Order: sequence, then C-alpha cells, then structure tokens
Amino acid sequence: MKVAKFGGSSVANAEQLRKVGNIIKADPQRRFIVVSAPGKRFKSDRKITDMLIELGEVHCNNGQTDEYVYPIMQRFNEIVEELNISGEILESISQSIQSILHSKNSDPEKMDALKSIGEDSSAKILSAYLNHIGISAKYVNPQDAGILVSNEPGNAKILPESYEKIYNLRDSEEVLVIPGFFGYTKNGKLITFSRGGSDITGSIVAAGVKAGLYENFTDVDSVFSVNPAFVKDPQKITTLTYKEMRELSYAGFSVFHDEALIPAYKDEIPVCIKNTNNPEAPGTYIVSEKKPSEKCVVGIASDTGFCSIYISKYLMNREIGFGRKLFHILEDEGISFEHAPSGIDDMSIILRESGLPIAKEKKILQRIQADLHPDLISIHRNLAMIMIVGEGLVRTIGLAQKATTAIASANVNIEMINQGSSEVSMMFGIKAEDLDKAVKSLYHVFFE
Ligand SMILES: Nc1ncnc2c1ncn2[C@@H]1O[C@H](COP(=O)(O)OP(=O)(O)O)[C@@H](O)[C@H]1O
Ligand SMILES: N[C@@H](CC(=O)OP(=O)(O)O)C(=O)O
Repeated sequence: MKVAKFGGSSVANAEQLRKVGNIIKADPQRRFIVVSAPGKRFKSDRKITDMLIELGEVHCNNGQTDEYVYPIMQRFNEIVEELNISGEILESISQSIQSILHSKNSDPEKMDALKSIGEDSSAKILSAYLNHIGISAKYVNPQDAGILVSNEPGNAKILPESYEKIYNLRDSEEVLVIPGFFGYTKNGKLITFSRGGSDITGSIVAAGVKAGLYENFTDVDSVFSVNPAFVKDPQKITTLTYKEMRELSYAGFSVFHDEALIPAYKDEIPVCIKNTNNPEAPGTYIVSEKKPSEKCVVGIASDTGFCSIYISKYLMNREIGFGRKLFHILEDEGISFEHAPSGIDDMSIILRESGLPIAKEKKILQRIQADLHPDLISIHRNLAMIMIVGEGLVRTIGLAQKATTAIASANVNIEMINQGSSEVSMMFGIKAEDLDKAVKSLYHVFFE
C-alpha cells in the first residue's frame, strides 16, 4: 500500500483536484492520502496558509477581520462550486474560522488553529470529491488518525507513541484523506508543524501504516540537481539517498521538507517525488542505498538569509570552556545556530538572520564581550550558504579545488568553507548578492 501526499500546487484549484482524483483512481494501492492547503495557482497568487496567517495577525492586533475572511472563503467557494460538491463543506469551513476567532484561547493557539484550516478544508473537499467520482473515501482528522505531537506551536514534533495508533488505519476499507501540517498534543491542543510541514505528515503516516512507498506529488517532474530558479532545465535526479536529500532539503531544496525524511528513513520506506501535472514521469526516488555512480556530486543547494558572528581571541584554543561559554550565551538567549567553524584563535557562528534580529544584536555582543573578553568581535549580515552534496564526496580527490575554482571564476569571494563535518556535503559561505553567479558557475563545472 502507498501513502500519497499532494502539495499546495496540487490542490490549488478544482482543475488540480480533478488531476488528484485521476491519480488516486489510477492505482488502488493509493489508500492513504495527505493533503496541503490550496497553494498558488500562478506566480503572483497567494497561498491559503499565508492568507490565514495574515487573518490571524490582524485578529491578534484587534483589527477588523471580515475583509480577510472573505477572500479565503472565495477560494474555497470557487473550488467547491466547480467540483460540484455539497455547499455544506463551505458552511463548516466558515463556522470553524468564526469559532476560532471567537474562542478564548491564547493568540499562539488561535494562530495554529487558523493555519490548520487550509489543510483541514482541503481534506474535507477532496474526500467529498472522491466519493462524488465513485471512490469510497473518508476524511480523517489527525487526532483520530493518532498524530500526537509536542506542545510547540508552529514547530511541532511527532511523539513516538503515534505510530502504533496510526497502524490501525490499515484496517479501513475506504481511501482515507488526512489533512497535513498539524497534529494534537496529548491534551487535545491543535499544533502545526513548521512551514511546509504537510510533507512531514505524509512521512509520519507512511511510517505508521508501514507503507511500501511514500509518494510526494508536487509540480515538478523530479528533484533537479539545482533549484530551477537559478538554471533553466537543470539535470534531473533519478535516485538520491536519504542522507543526500536531507542535506539538500535543509540547505534550500524547498521541494521536500528536511524534517520529512526522518520517519520514512527510520522504517526504510522509499519516497518518490512525482508531478501531479505529469504523473507518468518516473520522478525521483529517495532510498537508503544506491549503486555507486560516476557522479560524485548529485546536487547544489543554496539559501540566503544567514549571518555570522565572528570572534577572535589570541590563544582561544588553550582557553578551556571558551566554546561552552559562547554556546551558553546563545542558548540563554534562545538562539539556535547552523554551523560553527573554528580555527586556533578564531571562531564563526553561522545563524539564520531571523534568529538574530537587529534588536537582539547589541545585547548578544555585550554578553560575549563581558564573559569572553575577545580581541575582536563582529557580525556580518546578508550571507548566503551553498551546499555541494553527494555520497561520493569523501572518495573524490580534488573536489574542493574544483568547487573553489568555479566560485573564483565567477569572481566571487568565499567568506567561509566548512568541509569534513559531514561526509556527504561541503559548504561555502558567500555574500548573498553573489549567489546567482556562484551557483551558475558551480552548476556549469559539475553538471554541464
Ligand atoms: N532542486 C529542486 N528541484 C525541484 N524543485 C525545486 C528545487 N529547489 C526548489 N524547488 C522548487 O520546489 C517547488 C515545489 O515545492 P513546493 O512549492 O513546496 O510544492 P508543493 O506546492 O507541491 O508543496 C518547485 O516548483 C520548485 O520551484
Ligand atoms: N500549507 C502549509 C504546509 C505545506 O506543506 O504546504 P505546501 O505543501 O504547499 O508546501 C504551508 O504553506 O506551510
């Protein structure tokens, strides 16, 4: 049996949902369906989740919400009308929104509940549509499915006891349609995963029901070796290992959530990324092992929005506890970091800029100054990270040189390199404004 997850682009409108219906009909093994909220129908369109977040923000700031509810209901109205299914679903979506807005819950609780409306409504609409076209289907709320999560609003983690309950879903005769992106705490509180988290739900359900395959339907034929925003028609990847995909998705391949691999990986359930608009295309398989290939690099991922804290102190290497004290300050201030390359007298901490807002900067610098007495400390913003990924990296001679030459030939200065901490990846930090030319040059050297 298979779990099929359909992303926002696959449920964006009635036309897309008809394609989803055909895909489910074409394979009786597709028994567990996980859906996202309606996504963008065209480039400048808005995702329903973004509209719901905006509604939540207006509500929490005591603003007038009617004009924010209206366009959300319009989108659902259009879908329901075009699919010719019962208008009762619309009534229940509208009631759910109003009861959240009028509840006595805290703002973060209301926000997560509002965010879940997109996925929840998609699942109700799809299950009604499947029945309409003759497929016996049932909507299942994540609480009834057994998806138990930690109490971290907007950033839930699955609780291990969930899997046993999810296994019981196998007994169902009907196709089960489960909304992605959220679960419930043991106390029954609704909590969402991080953004893009419907991929996580799909993987959890696949692991729970012990599926033979987790299909992740999106709007591209495969995972490409580089983000198609940088290079036109990049090379397709046919097979990736879990390790490679985790590094790539963490470093910017937004096609699949980086946290979504773990549940599938633990149970060795293969994942296949497929295209709803072209389901015949073979897609990309993510598996635990693959045959060694002549290609040592499978992908080049990149992302912007990073900054670094650079600290220099003579004899840092001999000062016992220096690193611990520094990390303690970050922990104390609730700041997580991504990388921490260090030298004899120097250390850089790479963070997401969102984790170190300008307002916090002064306090952090003061605390580091007071506790660690560095010779020099500075913060560099607007950085981008490029990650070169491949299982063959460890056994390839001259790869770092090839990469640095490619970046140099694009006339880009490398701010930092992190190699060796992961066996399957090599990281370069550069100025964000140089990203486009550096990635193009790397792609040219490794793939063209
Ligand atoms: N390396 C990559 N390979 C394929 N797609 C990528 C890659 N990097 C970024 N993407 C983007 O990911 C998009 C699909 O992810 P997403 O928008 O989350 O889809 P969905 O709406 O199905 O959840 C693609 O349209 C593509 O623009
Ligand atoms: N709708 C949620 C969760 C999700 O996974 O969406 P998508 O499948 O469109 O990436 C979000 O936008 O974050």
